[in-house]
Formats: sequence, C-alpha cells, structure tokens
Amino acid sequence: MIEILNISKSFNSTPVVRNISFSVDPGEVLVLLGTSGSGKTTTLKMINRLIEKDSGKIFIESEDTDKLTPYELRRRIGYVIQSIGLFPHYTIEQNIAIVPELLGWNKEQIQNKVNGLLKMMNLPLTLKPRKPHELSGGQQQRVGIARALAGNPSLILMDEPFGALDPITRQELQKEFKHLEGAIDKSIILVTHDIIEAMVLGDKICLLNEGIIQQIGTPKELLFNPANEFVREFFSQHKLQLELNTITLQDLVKIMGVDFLDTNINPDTTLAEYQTHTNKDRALNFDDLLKTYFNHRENLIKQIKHESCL
Ligand SMILES: Nc1ncnc2c1ncn2[C@@H]1O[C@H](COP(=O)(O)OP(=O)(O)OP(=O)(O)O)[C@@H](O)[C@H]1O
Repeated sequence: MIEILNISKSFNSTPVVRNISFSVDPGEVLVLLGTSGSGKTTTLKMINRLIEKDSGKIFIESEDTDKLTPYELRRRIGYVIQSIGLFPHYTIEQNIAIVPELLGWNKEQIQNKVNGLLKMMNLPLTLKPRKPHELSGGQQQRVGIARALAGNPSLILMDEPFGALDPITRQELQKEFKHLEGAIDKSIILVTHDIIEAMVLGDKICLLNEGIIQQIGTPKELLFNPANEFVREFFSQHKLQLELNTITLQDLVKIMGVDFLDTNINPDTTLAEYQTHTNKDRALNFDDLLKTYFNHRENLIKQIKHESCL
C-alpha cells in the first residue's frame, strides 16, 4: 500500500503540484488524469525520487520513503514509461533480470522468473536472446511491463505506458493488463491523459488541474457525480462512450432488480465490451440492452450519486 500526504513541488517558485494526498491499496489501480502540464508526471516522479518533493510525506508499506536512499527505494518500485526504456545492448532476458540480479537471486530463480513473466505477457521464450530493437513496439512494451514486475515490487508506477502504441495494439495490451495475474496484489499508479484509458483501467481516478486535485473517486463517481464544473466539463465530450465504458451488466441487473443475464457471461462486462461480443455469446442483442440502459439511466445515476455520498 502507498500513502501520499500533502506533497508539493515548485519549479522556479512556480507551484506545479499543490498539497496532493491519496492512497492506493494492494490490487488497486489509481489513474492520475489531467490536461497537459497539470502535474501528473511530476507527482509520479516524486514517488520514486526522480524529482525530490518540497514538502509532504510518502509511505510505502507504512515505511517513510525519506528514510530510504533513492537506490533502495527504486528497487522496491516497478517503473514503466512510454519510451519503454529497455537497455539497447542487453538481451531481453538480461533486461528482465536486472532487478532480480540486484536483489541477489540465484540463477535458477532468475530463469524461472524470466520464463514465467514472458509467458504471462504472451511473449515466446525464443525472444530471450534478442536485443530490444529486434522486437516490435508492442513486444518491447510487454517486456517493459515484465521487467517492472520482475522484482515482485508491491508498487508499480506507469507513465503513459501504452502511449506510443498504435490504437489496436494499445487496446489489446490495455485489455490484457486489466486481467494481468502478476498485477493482482500490486498497488498501481498510472499516468495518462487518455480519458477512455483512465475509465477502462482505473479503479480510482485522481483528476488534476494546475497541480490541484479536483476529485478522487471511481470512474462512475467522476462521470455521474462530478465534484465541480471542471470535472463536469472534463468528461462532457464523448460522454456516451465513457458511460458505455463504465456501466457494467451488473449495474443494470442491480437497478432493474431482474437478473436477465446468461450464466456464462461475466457480470463485470461493460456495455462497451458487450457490444463487441459475438451474437452467439449474447443473451440480449446490444440495441435492446442500450434501450434498457436508457430506460433506467436516471435511476442508475441517482444510485451512483447516493453511493458516492456514503
Ligand atoms: N524540471 C522542470 N523544471 C521546470 N519546470 C518543470 C520541470 N518539470 C516539469 N515542469 C513544469 O511543471 C508542470 C507540470 O509538468 P508535468 O510533466 O508534471 O505535467 P503532466 O501533467 O505530466 O503533463 P503531460 O501530460 O504533458 O506530460 C509543467 O508546467 C512543466 O513545464
């Protein structure tokens, strides 16, 4: 678990992050979302001390990170960035093994870890002796994620991790990442300016503007119960698409009080995901489902507002 208490940062006397506090539980993904220059990357870099904060406290597993050296701290944190950052002269295997080597694991442990992570990221073991430039961008990003998970860190920081990928590879990796076994018990903080990505991947979203938190909550809370005009405006474009990516079949069942779902469909499926299912996998056709949603939308919004006040 990570707890951030009132951290701030100024550059040349201009505040760029102001009194930010949040916490991320194990198994939770918190997305830092906001316009360009709102302080997302600065916040992330203060956590692994690539930027030193001016004030405030950060605790990882209840330990005050100021008491650790930056080197000790970074070994405990997985870090994935948009430009991937693999070492070009190292093989794929050596790249993934960097942190386990630093942690002094034996050869067999490292072998097992590297093989397990490659399998988990759907990469063939034959890539192990290759250099990063011999892989596609999507494969390199998968290796970047594998490397971040290699030392079993409890915290993963991701800065626009899918930003450099084409839209199809990006969607594919987002989808896999959402269900990634190796990330299940980690606290994950992910920076993006892509609203749909934030909705799809975030358990919680922290929306920033000019270094100030505008709202922290579930995607549904931000979308349907915005704390202020900035939040409302931020989500006003593509509203329907965002709703379809946020509302699940389970939400509809709950509000209707009737279980209309097939037993073989996951109730956490979003309406957007349902739209892409083939006909044979669907109990209802999508148009009927959409009608049902709009018939119950107002009640659903009321319920979400009620729940976010509790
Ligand atoms: N080392 C630095 N020196 C001076 N100003 C900086 C430095 N790093 C960042 N800034 C400024 O701090 C502000 C916040 O930058 P930051 O990179 O955290 O924003 P961001 O929300 O991640 O933006 P983006 O989505 O464009 O990456 C910006 O105005 C930026 O110009």
